[in-house]
Amino acid sequence: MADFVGAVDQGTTSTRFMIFDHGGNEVGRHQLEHQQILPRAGWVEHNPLEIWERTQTVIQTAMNAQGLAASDLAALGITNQRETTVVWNRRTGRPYYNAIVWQDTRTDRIASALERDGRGDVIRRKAGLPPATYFSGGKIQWILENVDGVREAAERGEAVFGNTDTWLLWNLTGGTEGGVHVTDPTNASRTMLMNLETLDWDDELLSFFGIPRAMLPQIRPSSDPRSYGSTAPHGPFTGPVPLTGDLGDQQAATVGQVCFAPGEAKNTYGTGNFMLLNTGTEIVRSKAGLLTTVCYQFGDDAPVYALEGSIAVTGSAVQWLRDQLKIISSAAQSEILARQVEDNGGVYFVPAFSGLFAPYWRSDARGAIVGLSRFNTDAHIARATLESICYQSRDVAEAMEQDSGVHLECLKVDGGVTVNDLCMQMQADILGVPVSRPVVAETTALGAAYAAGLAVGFWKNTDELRENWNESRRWQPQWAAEQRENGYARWKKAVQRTLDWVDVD
Ligand SMILES: Nc1ncnc2c1ncn2[C@@H]1O[C@H](COP(=O)(O)OP(=O)(O)O)[C@@H](O)[C@H]1O
Ligand SMILES: O=P(O)(O)OC[C@H](O)CO
Repeated sequence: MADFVGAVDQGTTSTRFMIFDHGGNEVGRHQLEHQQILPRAGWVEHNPLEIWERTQTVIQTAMNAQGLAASDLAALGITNQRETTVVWNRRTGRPYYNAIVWQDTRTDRIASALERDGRGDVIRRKAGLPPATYFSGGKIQWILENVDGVREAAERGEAVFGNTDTWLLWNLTGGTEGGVHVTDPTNASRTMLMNLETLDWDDELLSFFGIPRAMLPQIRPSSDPRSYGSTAPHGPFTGPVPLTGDLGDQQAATVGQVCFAPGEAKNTYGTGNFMLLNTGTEIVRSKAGLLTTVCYQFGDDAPVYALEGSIAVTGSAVQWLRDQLKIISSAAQSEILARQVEDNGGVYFVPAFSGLFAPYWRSDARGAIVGLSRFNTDAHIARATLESICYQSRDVAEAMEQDSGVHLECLKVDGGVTVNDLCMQMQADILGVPVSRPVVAETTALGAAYAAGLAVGFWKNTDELRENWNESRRWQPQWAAEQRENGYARWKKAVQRTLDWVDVD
């Protein structure tokens, strides 16, 4: 058998290709950013053709740099930014519109209208999601209603929908020359269109958005030798590579962190934060503002579910300090600046730039910095920004405990922000539990590689994957309980100040 497994990680800001060996060690990688298209306030788009072009380049560059051929890869997995919506013509291969990104809020009226006549409760019960701009259903509806000719083409089965996994799988397997139109249940569970129990598209949910079934991909297991076919000859590979794994990026990180047992959780700190708790084969319906989502489905095994706390703005608040406020010149400087003061000086920052996601789901919220006095400096603002990442994570951890009864003994972390030592110490202090980061920090790509490799027997089972996980760093809580609870009470007060700020009706 070939010695390596490859994984494409198609993220919000960049696309990377990574190659792993049997020990889960990184052997090679290449990464390229793509353009963030911001046509109006609240709108965020990507160019799907640019994403496909960058995907081919990162694959070819990483493979060439290591001197590897297609035959050196036992399998290829895909992982992707979830919810981001592409609609294209399967005859010409041309997208009808730019990809509408998960952060885009143009569908706020569609989302709030769903709450009016009980449809919101049906979506919660069947899809496990609250109606929100975040998910794909409203984005597809917007394209059907606003782009000429799409509805007719969709009814003919010519205009098709996919998240970026589906778009790349279709292109990698031949595109207009017979590409497969498929996705997996982790991605499908982010659309508001899939029934969590049947793992199939649900006609009642489709009717809420006026979406013809013909435009939707087939839902296949996340890890399966039969699911996605092989790469086509005209693509970035010199020969066929079996495509055997597909997972949404946060579920992939959960797999990469080997959270295979019910009660195991991870928190990924990137543009936003996403905490997932494995709930096993049980569908736990949230009463506390979390999402119920599919964690993975491996082959013919029963699907495994998760509770998820999605936070829209965490690392991107640090980018805001850098690009808009210009009080730091790099993300890493946020730590240096915040270390200039001993505490937040009474300042709390709630970065509700696109409303608040979990556990609040308030699209009428907007960001606020509160508690300011003349004594405060930019260092307090930097400190409050890092604390906001940790307080938002505490909000979702509390909701998880409420919904599942699971009290975390330790939080496994990964993602770009976790290089910030101060922020991780704050997280341990604010949560009151140890925080642990693994040696292989690229857990998202690793999880996609694991899904693909399990399907072809490159790895025998999940026990073998557990052996690959090693801790690189652990932070222990240092705050006294009183300090922790006083800080959290202030944070909750600050959150209240951001609500009911914009009129979404
Ligand atoms: N040293 C740091 N301190 C705080 N935030 C950081 C640091 N380094 C990177 N970040 C943040 O991490 C995010 C990028 O992380 P990454 O995991 O690559 O995100 P994504 O996959 O969402 O693109 C950026 O928002 C950036 O501001
Ligand atoms: O691409 P990321 O890492 O910002 O992840 C985006 C999430 O999948 C959105 O739900």
